[in-house]
Amino acid sequence: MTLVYRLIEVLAICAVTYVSWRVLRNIILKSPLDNIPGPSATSFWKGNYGELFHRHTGWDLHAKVGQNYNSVVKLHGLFGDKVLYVFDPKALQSVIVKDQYVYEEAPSVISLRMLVFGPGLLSTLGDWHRKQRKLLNPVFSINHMRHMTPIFYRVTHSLRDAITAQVKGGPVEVDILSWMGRTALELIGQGGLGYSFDDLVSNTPDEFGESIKALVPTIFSVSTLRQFLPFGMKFGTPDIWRRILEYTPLQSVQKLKYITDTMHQRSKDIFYAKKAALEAGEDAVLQQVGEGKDIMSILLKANMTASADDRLPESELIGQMSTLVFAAMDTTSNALSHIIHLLAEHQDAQEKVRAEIIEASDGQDIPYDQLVELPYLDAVCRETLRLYPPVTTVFRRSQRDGRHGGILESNRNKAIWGEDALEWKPERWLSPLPGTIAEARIPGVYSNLMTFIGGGRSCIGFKFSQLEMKVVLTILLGSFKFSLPKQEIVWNLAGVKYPTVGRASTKPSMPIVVERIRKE
Ligand code: HEM
Repeated sequence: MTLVYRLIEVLAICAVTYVSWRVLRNIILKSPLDNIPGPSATSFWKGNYGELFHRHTGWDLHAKVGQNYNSVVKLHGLFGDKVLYVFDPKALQSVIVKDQYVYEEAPSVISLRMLVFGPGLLSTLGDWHRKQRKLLNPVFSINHMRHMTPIFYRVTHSLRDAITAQVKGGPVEVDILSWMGRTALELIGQGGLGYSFDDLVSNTPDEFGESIKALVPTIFSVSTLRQFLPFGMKFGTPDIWRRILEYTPLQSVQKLKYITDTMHQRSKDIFYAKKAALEAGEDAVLQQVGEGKDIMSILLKANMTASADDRLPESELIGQMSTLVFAAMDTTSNALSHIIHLLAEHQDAQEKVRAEIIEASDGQDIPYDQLVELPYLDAVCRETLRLYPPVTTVFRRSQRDGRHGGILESNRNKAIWGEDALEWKPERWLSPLPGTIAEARIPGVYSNLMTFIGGGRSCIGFKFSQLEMKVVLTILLGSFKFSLPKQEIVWNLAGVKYPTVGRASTKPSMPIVVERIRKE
């Protein structure tokens, strides 16, 4: 124990020295960002970050930056750091596509992800990351998504049955956020890993699922310590660091260790069961939850047939598992919740999309190719992802200065999208878009939007999430009518934005009045 206390003492001294050096450096040295306009700092220590990362005021700062400045703006970071906030298409093109290897994720972020997820896509950089993407990109192809559609429908039918049981006595408030969260977890479970986390009937929590859900708040509680990770990981082996962690008398560190161990162990169990089934042959594969059509089964097969140069070691395949579940869960469930919230607010749009779905479905599940082409459903999804992207900013770092890629302000830029850019108007997608959009050459992978960013680190799962949203919406809108509750729903800014009832509450939740419209 004395050794651990000494170590904590050394770390504290390092922290004070590091902060002092950073403040002095920022006062003495000139920065190329000095002459770029931007809002003044509201705190010496926190710069604009107190406001930018606040769940309520953050929206105002984004709007201020979007409306009062050009699309390259200087912000003040921690301890006098200068940070560039960009939403200019050319600057975004440079940061996330052309010079993406100059502007990488911060070392503290990458080191923590490596500890938590292992060597998956979110934790690797440069050539290592590029090699993983080369094998993984084809796994998310349209063809694979098409074969996965029945899995999505099966899970969503269970969701419909569960909500039906809740509303069979008449219209009631249902926490849609909670149901979207459970559904997103189960869909990435079955579609991504070929594993069932939640049958959407019983309320028995799954250890793996619970660990993933607890991850973000637990990481938040070790924010200060994680600044030292890149430094610490340069010295000593992972085994030594593990021993140190075991004896660290901090509850948050122990919780993070438990979560990480659980995710890793469960990922390994699922992986080896999958590998054994593949080796045993087709019958054994068909017995598995995803029947061999899930992302990990396809990835395993692709890896077996890849050339020796392209093949990934098992540790990197296992590292993708909790990475995928983590990246897929809150993003898609929050996007879906926001769509339902907007449709409850705009009853005319809800009726229009329902009429389109009922006509196409004819009482059956709509096949993939027809589903992705439904124009109004598609317009509703696109417009919500444009105006209300679940992730509002991405952060990149060059040698000295940070860069925030402003997803939100690029999607809402009036110079590109027109004077009505701040309005939710699905109809804009039904006629040709203004020429300014094509001229701007926005470097996003999806529909001139930055919602899934672009370049080599763009969202690999965006087609998966599109399919998920459309399947869930068709089944739910075909069976239920959604209306606003009496209480106000407020969207809070965070790594992934989330709704609460009113401004004071911090508990993520979104009650919506649900009424059954069709007997199944
Ligand atoms: C509406 C839903 C989603 C949104 C808005 C979204 C958005 C994003 C964004 C903005 C990034 C870049 C993050 C950064 O570089 O800092 C990203 C990366 C990623 N997303 Fe998504 N995502 C969504 C759904 C999904 C789904 C369903 C999956 C998996 C099936 C997924 C898997 C990933 C992965 C693995 C990465 C890291 C890619 C890399 O670094 O190579 N996402 N996503």
